[in-house]
Amino acid sequence: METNISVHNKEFELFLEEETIAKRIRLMAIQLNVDYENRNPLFIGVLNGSFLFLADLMKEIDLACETEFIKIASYHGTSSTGMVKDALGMPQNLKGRDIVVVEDIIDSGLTMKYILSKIYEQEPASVSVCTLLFKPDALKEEINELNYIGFEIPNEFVVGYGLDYDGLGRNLNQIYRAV
Ligand SMILES: O=P(O)(O)OC[C@H]1O[C@H](OP(=O)(O)OP(=O)(O)O)[C@H](O)[C@@H]1O
Ligand SMILES: Nc1nc2[nH]cnc2c(=O)[nH]1
Repeated sequence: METNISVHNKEFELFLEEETIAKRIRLMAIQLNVDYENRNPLFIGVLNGSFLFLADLMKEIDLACETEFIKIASYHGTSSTGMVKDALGMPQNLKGRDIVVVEDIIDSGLTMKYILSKIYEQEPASVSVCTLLFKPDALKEEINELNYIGFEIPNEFVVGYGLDYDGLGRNLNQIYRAV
């Protein structure tokens, strides 16, 4: 098994092995299966990074449930609006639903804060956040909905298992950290 790799000529070392990730996902799914029994939850995956995590998580979910994906676009607005975000593909039928937002990583938390604000506009019954990775030391705003965390990790750049370094590395089966 390769423990050191380079992506775009930057060096990374093995951080979370494939089996470690798989085991943790199985446990997260068991918890979700218990918590959402008979609630027909709607899982919303945040593209691009969550695609492998959501796929592997869903294989362990044995509930009646639905799955959608959104993508967050960021672009420069006018000088008064600064950076503008948009939640592309947000389902419009969230009223009264139990929502689980699925992310690969929560770093500053600002992306998730924006997603939650858009979801609450539709008056869902409940909202939880499920993230594979969480960097508590990087968090800028508290996220009360953060009920399912795979791994709390140090404030270091990671790549693999859906996470990219400048476009590359999403297809790695394991998670690596910058050295
Ligand atoms: O907590 P934050 O500091 O806001 O960072 C977390 C966000 O950053 C990553 O997405 P990215 O914008 O890199 O897009 P990607 O999922 O397409 O890689 C990740 O998937 C989260 O959405
Ligand atoms: N690939 C990658 N994307 C991120 N987005 C926010 N934090 C990270 C990180 O550590 N790695």
